[in-house]
Amino acid sequence: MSETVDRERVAAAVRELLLAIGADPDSPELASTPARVAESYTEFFAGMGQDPASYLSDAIPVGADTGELVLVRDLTLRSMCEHHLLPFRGRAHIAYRPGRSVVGLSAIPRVVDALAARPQVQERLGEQIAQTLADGLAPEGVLVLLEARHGCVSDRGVRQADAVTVTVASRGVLADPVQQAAVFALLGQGGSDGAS
Ligand SMILES: Nc1nc2c(ncn2[C@@H]2O[C@H](COP(=O)(O)OP(=O)(O)OP(=O)(O)O)[C@@H](O)[C@H]2O)c(=O)[nH]1
Ligand SMILES: [Zn+2]
Repeated sequence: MSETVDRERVAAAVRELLLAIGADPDSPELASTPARVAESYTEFFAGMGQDPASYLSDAIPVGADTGELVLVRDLTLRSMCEHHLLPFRGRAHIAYRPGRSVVGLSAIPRVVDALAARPQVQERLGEQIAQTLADGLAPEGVLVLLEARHGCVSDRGVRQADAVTVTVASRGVLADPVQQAAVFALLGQGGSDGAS
C-alpha cells in the first residue's frame, strides 16, 4: 500500500482555508490545526493508494462444499462525499452466492474500506464494491446494500438530519429480484438498527 496523501500540501491548503474564513492560523488555538487535519486526511483518504482486489487474492477453494449464500452484515461504512468533502457514514451489508471459492471474512470489510476511503458518491461506491467482488471471487452473484447518513444532507443545505440513503448494487443471480428478496428477508431479521 502506498500513501498518496501529501501532508504538507494538505496543511498548506488548510492554512489558506483558515485565512479565507477570516481566522488566524497563527493563533495558539489554531497553530496545530493544519497539521492535524493533514493527519486526518491520511486516514480519510487511505484508500487512494490501495488496490481493493489485492484483498481477494487468497480465495479459499471450496468446490461442492460451498454453501448457498454468504451474508456479511452490519459492517461499519465510512466515506467522504466528493461534492463537499463531508463524511457519509452508516452500514454496509454484503451478500454473495459463492462459485468455486469463498474468501476470508475479514477481506470483505477491507475491500469496503479501500473503496470507501476516497472521494465518493454512495451509488458508485456500492457498484465498485460489487464489481470488485464479482471480478475477484467469480461468485454466482453479489449484492451490496449500503445505508448511510450524509453530512452534506444533514448539516448543511436541506439539513435533513435523519435522512438515510439506501443503495443496492448487484451482479449475477443476485440481480434477480426473487433472489434479492431472500437477502432482504435475512437483513430484516434483526441485528441492524439502521444507519448510525
Ligand atoms: N446521488 C448522490 N448525491 C449525493 C451524494 N452525496 C451528496 N449528494 C448530492 O449531490 C448534490 C450536489 O449538488 P450541487 O448542486 O452540486 O451542490 P449544492 O448546491 O451544494 O447542493 P445542495 O446540497 O442541494 O445544497 C446534492 O444534491 C447532494 O445532496 C451521493 O452519495 N449520491
Ligand atoms: Zn456532499
